Amino acid sequence: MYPAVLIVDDEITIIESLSGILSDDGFEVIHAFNGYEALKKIETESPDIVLLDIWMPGMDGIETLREIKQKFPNIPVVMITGHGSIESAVEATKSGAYDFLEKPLSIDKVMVTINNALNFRKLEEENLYLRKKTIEKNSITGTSPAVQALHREIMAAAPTDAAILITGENGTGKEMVARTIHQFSRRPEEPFIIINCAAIPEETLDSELFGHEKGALGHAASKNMGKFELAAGGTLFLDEIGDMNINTQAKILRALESKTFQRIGSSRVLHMDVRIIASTNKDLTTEIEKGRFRQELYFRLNVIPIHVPPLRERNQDIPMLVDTFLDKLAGQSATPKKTMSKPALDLLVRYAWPGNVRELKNLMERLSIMVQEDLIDVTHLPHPYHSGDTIDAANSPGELFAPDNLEQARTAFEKEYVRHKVAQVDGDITLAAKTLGTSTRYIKKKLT
Ligand SMILES: Nc1ncnc2c1ncn2[C@@H]1O[C@H](COP(=O)(O)OP(=O)(O)OP(=O)(O)O)[C@@H](O)[C@H]1O
Repeated sequence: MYPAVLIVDDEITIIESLSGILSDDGFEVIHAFNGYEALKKIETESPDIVLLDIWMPGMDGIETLREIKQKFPNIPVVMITGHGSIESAVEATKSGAYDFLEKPLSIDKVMVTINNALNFRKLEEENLYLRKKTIEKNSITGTSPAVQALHREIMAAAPTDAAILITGENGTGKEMVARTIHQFSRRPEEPFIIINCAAIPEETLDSELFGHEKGALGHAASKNMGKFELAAGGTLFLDEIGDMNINTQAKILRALESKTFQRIGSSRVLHMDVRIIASTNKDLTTEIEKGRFRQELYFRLNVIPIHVPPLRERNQDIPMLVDTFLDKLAGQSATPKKTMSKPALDLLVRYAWPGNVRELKNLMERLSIMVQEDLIDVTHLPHPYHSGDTIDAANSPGELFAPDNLEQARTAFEKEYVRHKVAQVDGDITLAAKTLGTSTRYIKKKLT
């Protein structure tokens, strides 16, 4: 198919001469004598590019350009201007014109400009396609009503600038949801910055968030930008906000209320321009009651609440997730894709998944390495997955006595013990780690 060019000019001689040249070069040519007609033709004939005269009676070129850009933002528009009318050319560029051609028109320049504009549009379309693919690849997948509802919530919240609080157990996909929101926000090209409030020591969290000047805190060797500054224009994701110390919470609240902040050691007031998304696996209302979380901050963050359901409440998505993970793993290792037998899949669907999607993903990684056959069957499933439920150590002593040596028995017991404790606190890994006096890393390792 030949590209279609719409020529908009009130001078018939220009239309005729341009039409002749462009038709000879294989373009399909459409024309319009004024802005109104041009808008109608764009709607009915969808040209690939518009050549638009800047001086026209009635709706002039600039006005027409603005209307076109508002209604059809993806069509490149090249303005045709009188000789030396730099001011209008500048105005046209500001209003979204791709380029401009000066009268008298040079055939070579017309052809080069049109081809450049069409190539540019093609690249833009390719970019858009790739971005859409990336978003799809990194979006939370699932056909269950729970995930479908989650999608609707994400799409409604994304284009606003309102703060969002994402809640859900560990490993449910909260970070993935935050990234998807950013991708569909009005600022997808801007930075997406994560700060893990649980992983950063209390003493350095302020400086991580707000930055510091050289010499601040008595030892800083150089100036450092904080996450608020790094995220400027984009999104700041405050992961595990429920674990943030109460004093830092007060500082964040102040910054969010005043929309300003200062680097530590500086008196300069910086303007804050970030969209805030926070996440937690804790019930913040309980944390507020216990005096561990500031109510005002909760209200600030919880403008749009989004809950990511645990995997056991959307277990119909498990077969699709298994397939997605096995597909990705095969791609990564350039090996044939493994599949899961129906009985094995049934067991996984019935399992309680205290570690949620992360646990499922890790299990798939493990199976794709350990299993030599192309079909993963029940016998390949490690303990406790082949029993189809969260194993309660007290109810299955036989399994725990199975190992023949003490080391294996100890490992098996430790795994079951951790699993049991995590299940008791509804999959809250941070809480389980605290209760057991260990790290979340250790717990996550035991869950895989
Ligand atoms: N629907 C999904 N499809 C594919 N992968 C997923 C999906 N949901 C989660 N994952 C994967 O599971 C893992 C855990 O997800 P993520 O880190 O977003 O969870 P989280 O709720 O933020 O966890 P935590 O609370 O522990 O930080 C990631 O590797 C993510 O890519």
